[in-house]
Amino acid sequence: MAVFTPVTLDDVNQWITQFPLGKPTALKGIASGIENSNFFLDTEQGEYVLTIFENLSFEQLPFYLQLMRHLADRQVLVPAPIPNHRGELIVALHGKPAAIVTKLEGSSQMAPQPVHCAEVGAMLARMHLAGRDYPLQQPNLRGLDWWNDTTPKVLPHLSDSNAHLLRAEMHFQEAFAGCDTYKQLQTGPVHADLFRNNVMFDGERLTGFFDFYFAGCDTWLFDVAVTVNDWCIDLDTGVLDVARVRALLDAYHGVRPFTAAEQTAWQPMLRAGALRFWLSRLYDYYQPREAEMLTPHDPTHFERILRERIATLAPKLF
Ligand SMILES: Nc1ncnc2c1ncn2[C@@H]1O[C@H](COP(=O)(O)OP(=O)(O)OP(=O)(O)O)[C@@H](O)[C@H]1O
Ligand SMILES: N[C@@H](CCO)C(=O)O
Repeated sequence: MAVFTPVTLDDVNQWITQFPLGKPTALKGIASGIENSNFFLDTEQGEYVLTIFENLSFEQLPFYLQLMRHLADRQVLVPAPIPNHRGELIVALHGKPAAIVTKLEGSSQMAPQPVHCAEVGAMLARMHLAGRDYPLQQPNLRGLDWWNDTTPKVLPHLSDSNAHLLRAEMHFQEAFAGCDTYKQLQTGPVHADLFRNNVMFDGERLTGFFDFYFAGCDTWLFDVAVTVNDWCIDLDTGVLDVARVRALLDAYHGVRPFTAAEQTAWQPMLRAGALRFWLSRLYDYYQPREAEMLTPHDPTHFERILRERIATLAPKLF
């Protein structure tokens, strides 16, 4: 529920003349989302989304916006960034970087069935393949280095049991990232935050992935693990739902076959995906930022998922 930087229709009236979008007719803050300030923006030309970036810099943003452009040009279903008359995708508004992208139709499918998981798996594989020739490089800014930076900031807030879990898992992930199998994993641009609320459906038809602002260059398998940990679980327990896992993985494998190294790395990678979001939710919970409307997500949700991925073998990749 975040609008960190309020914007009014008057604010954009003049600002938007640099874009080929005609006059703005409506602007409405979007409550959902916790990282940026998002607004539905209607103009004479159509419906768009205006995002003001609260944490990412002008230097970091071209990777994300140009990746969306690159993917949209290769028929991967993502919002298309709108360039201004000077061809710029990122323009200052209220002193912060801002962008306008096309609005995806439909809505998020928060109770997915296997059919939805299959759509996501196939599109995710197509997205990975389409990103192979993307020329810009930027690491996953919420990868292992960020986990190492963040762990000491949240440890003091944890129970003895959770502090032990966090220290032990960080040790495990450091060793995993250094092993030969990990080094054989396929890498490229990944979304890295492909939760149910970052995908649009119209019924059973997937209309697009969005919110690429945690994307980076990382292992494709990390992306699959993050996605499975949100789309294919029982929300109360974190236990994997085999039918949805099979639907997503088989659809992905049918587009881009998984490798033997990925098969070996699958369980540790599911743990990595759970750790990453447990850490970011702990960080947001204990070091909250000012916002007009911000409801941080529950860290316990990913503590449960991490414990479950440690305790229970997941269905194989293929
Ligand atoms: N291109 C788009 N088309 C349609 N709706 C969009 C689009 N981009 C954002 N939205 C709407 O805005 C909401 C917030 O967007 P987004 O998820 O990018 O924000 P965020 O702050 O990065 O949130 P979080 O990282 O917590 O998912 C989405 O849940 C969706 O309802
Ligand atoms: N998708 C993240 C929030 C944005 O990164 C979460 O649910 O913790």
